[in-house]
Amino acid sequence: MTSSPSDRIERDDAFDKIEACGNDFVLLAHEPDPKSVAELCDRHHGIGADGIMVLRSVRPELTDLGHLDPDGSHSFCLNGTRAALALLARRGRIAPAGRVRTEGQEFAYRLDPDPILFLPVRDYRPLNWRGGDHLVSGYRVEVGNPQFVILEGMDPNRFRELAPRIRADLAAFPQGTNVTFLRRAEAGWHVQTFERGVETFTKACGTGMYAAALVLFGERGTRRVTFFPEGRGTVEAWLEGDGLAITGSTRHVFSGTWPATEVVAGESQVGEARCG
Ligand SMILES: N[C@@H](CCC[C@H](N)C(=O)O)C(=O)O
Repeated sequence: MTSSPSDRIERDDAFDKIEACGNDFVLLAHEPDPKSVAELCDRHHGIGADGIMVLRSVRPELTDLGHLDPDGSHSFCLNGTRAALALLARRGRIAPAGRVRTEGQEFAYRLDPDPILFLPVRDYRPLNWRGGDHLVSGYRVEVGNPQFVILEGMDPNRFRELAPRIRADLAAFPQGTNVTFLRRAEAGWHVQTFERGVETFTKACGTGMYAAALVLFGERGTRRVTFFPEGRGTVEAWLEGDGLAITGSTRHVFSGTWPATEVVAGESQVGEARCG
């Protein structure tokens, strides 16, 4: 649970690549230079990720994590938090239960063995978004970042067309918004999110599913839901006590150093990676 010099992410140039249902992150042990964030996230010229997770400190009573979107803004991220905690657990760095703080939010977790996060139940309100001839009925939810959740009743192609416009409508959403669409699946809900800060559809969005679960619990009267995001794996959310619990698939993809420390055939490399 205390820092170990042998841990990969303790090196200044070391990173881990982690993902949760295809929402992927570069995990660093230090705050990145703001100028390097976009490049780190770039899928052609960098490591490639939907965001950066920063391991600020690991103490027995509290794990402190940061998150940056590719545009350099700090925002609250649940998939990155789950994936980072899963890797720290695998390395024996965190207790089986504890608290995590990230970007202004603080809540409890438990390892079972995957991290389960315990979050507050938050209010949502219906909102009709209008753009030109389009009217979209959804729900506005503030979960630590802004969310607009559309519960069925929309053609998926129309969602893909309108989500970027909804995200960019600062008159309706002064901080911008993440836009999530829910469609029935056989054993749960298909979920797709256009993410603020990434400015595209990601394979999954944890805070989008948190907001979606709040809407489903309120509107459909259920207490438990399974989400099937675009990426591989599933996410489960349920009501527990007076809060909401959420857990799901995560993976450590690889470790590496960035920028590369080695020179091969006289040319410096962008990065060096190893799996495991
Ligand atoms: N991928 C995240 C959400 C990250 C924050 C979002 N892009 C925003 O700017 O609000 C998640 O899994 O929660």
